[in-house]
Amino acid sequence: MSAARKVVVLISGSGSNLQALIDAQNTPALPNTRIALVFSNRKAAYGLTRATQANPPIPTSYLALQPYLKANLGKTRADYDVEVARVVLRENPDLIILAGWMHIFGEGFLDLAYGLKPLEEGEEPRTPVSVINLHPALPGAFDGANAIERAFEAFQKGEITQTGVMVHRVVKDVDRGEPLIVKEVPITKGEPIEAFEEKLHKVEHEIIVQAAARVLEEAKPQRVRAYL
Ligand SMILES: Nc1nc2c(c(=O)[nH]1)N[C@@H](CN(C=O)c1ccc(C(=O)N[C@@H](CCC(=O)O)C(=O)O)cc1)CN2
Ligand SMILES: NCC(=O)N[C@@H]1O[C@H](COP(=O)([O-])[O-])[C@@H](O)[C@H]1O
Repeated sequence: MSAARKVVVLISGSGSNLQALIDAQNTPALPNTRIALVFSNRKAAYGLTRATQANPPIPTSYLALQPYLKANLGKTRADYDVEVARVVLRENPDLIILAGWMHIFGEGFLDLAYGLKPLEEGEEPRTPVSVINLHPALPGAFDGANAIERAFEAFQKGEITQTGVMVHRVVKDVDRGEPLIVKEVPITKGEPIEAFEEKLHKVEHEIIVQAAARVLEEAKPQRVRAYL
């Protein structure tokens, strides 16, 4: 059997979608695949605990943005993105998954991940690595943060009739990358948001594994002209 495909997962919170990926490793849903690193921008993210408690344990790393900027090193948000890319790409992943990663990436990360710039001066640009994101809304509906709450409120107000979740490729324009898997999630008038969220997260846990398996089966992208 060929070497296991390596995935790096980026999180900021509870990590229930990370847990779905952990549980799917080396099963028919996600064969011959291992999570090589879980990276967070929040030290307290419970997903880091999930990784540490996995069997076998999954290496973790974190780098918070604010302390990085405040360290009086003259660092910028772009420098942060480059540093995150360095840590992540050092694993030579076949796929990078944003699973509740609550930081908007600039070109600092994306240029490196997509092989448009070399990691080190004088290096050859790397083979592009696919980057995908899980978003709890339908394409073009509720881009950005707090999408679940916004969609739920819009439905209760009669402004929308449906909502759902998707996994999409990551481009600079937030949540506007090519949708890979899109699933509607039923929502009913008057239902508590907690009940709706439970349904939604169950669908997320399925599509994030399906999307990872699908992208890992794609031929490796040789070169990308642009991801914008
Ligand atoms: N360049 C891209 N970066 C990211 C994408 C993307 O499609 N392109 N997806 C997001 C994930 N995401 C929605 O799916 C998302 C996450 C966070 C935010 C946001 O407003 N973040 C704030 C900070 C919020 C916080 O720290 O709680 C920010 O970065 O200023 C919007 C959308 C991941 N990155
Ligand atoms: N814009 C990105 C976004 O809102 N992502 C959302 O964060 C949650 C993470 O849950 P988890 O930490 O339990 O996996 C998920 O609902 C995911 O769709």
